Amino acid sequence: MTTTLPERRSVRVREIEDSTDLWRLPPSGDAVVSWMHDGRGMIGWGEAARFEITGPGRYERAARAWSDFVAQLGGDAASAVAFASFSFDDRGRSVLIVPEVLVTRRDGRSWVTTIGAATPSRHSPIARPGRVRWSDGALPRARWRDVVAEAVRRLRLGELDKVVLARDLLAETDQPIDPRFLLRELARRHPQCWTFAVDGLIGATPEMLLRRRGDQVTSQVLAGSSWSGDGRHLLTSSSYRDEHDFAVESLLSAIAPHCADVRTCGPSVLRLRNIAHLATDVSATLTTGVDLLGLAAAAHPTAAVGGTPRRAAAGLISELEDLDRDRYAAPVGWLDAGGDGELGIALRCAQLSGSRARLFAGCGIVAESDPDVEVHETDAKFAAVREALGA
Ligand SMILES: C=C(O[C@H]1C=CC=C(C(=O)O)[C@@H]1O)C(=O)O
Repeated sequence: MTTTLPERRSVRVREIEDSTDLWRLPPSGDAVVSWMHDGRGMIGWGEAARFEITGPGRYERAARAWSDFVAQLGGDAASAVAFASFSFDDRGRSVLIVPEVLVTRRDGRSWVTTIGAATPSRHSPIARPGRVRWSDGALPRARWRDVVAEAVRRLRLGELDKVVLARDLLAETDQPIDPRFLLRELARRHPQCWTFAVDGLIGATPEMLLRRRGDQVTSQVLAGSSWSGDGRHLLTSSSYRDEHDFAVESLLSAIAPHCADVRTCGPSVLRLRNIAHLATDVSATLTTGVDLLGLAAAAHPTAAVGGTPRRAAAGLISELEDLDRDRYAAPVGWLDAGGDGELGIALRCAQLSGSRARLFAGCGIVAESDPDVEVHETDAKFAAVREALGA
């Protein structure tokens, strides 16, 4: 694990004039972190602390790093927040960032929290990326269709019930991509989603994996999608309902040992700009002392991004997908000093690197799936970042 801690750790909080265009506040696109939903949430910059974790036990090790940091802050810790982005599996790098400056906007009021020295830096205007050139990622579109067809064949043999397969798409722009530009465009187009940024992974996810407030846990499971029409047919399709139910079941069985009074409501249809999903709301009361990251360790990957049974799906993904998922499809969000926080699933996102972006999109596949339909579904999911980048 690599760790960077600040020299001085005094924490200051002050109310500032409320601004609806928070994206203008970071002085540059460097080290921007974000978690915004319908104009509310947090955006930060600078790094008061950074923790990078690779290998097994990433949630437990991240929880330890965060609680050690909180202990160092002492009484000041109450307003500190860590932004977290986990790797899909043990092989990748997970990141926790405590921003030096954090702007929180809630109920039409804004506050700025500063940790450490927070040296002021010159403000650069938000730059547009210019023309975008697109190219294939790990697999060309047609080849990925064949991979889905092979997965369908294996599902029909009864090897497993559901698998989620993903593909990537590469963008190259004239100018370096300013994360503030992409975040602003995503937030404008997708107010129902959580617009996130952690260490260059930027997206607008519709899926809340786990939210913890005291002993209350909530989640909204999404699985089963339609890119055309209003999505109402999803409710009456047995294969979409199955695809959805596997995802709900996987979340419920993961949280069950830690919770009582588990309630579900759904499925209903969640209509987004480019796509509609089946959605089930879950709420529960925690009965064990498990923290948010402990719950995430149990829940990830749900069958919204992995499959059923989980182990067989992981095997088929690594056999067929030919993709390094990195931090795509893994928990992303924030934690506070008291153990509360929100973790979404990093979907509808791209990893930025200078003037390049790598976009990710995946689909749940069941025995009845049609590979051509699944390919179109990934196109609809790419559209979130694609349209924002080309704005
Ligand atoms: C894996 C993705 O979406 C998941 C979440 C919602 C609906 C999904 C589906 O219908 O396949 C996926 O399970 C993605 O957006 O890359």
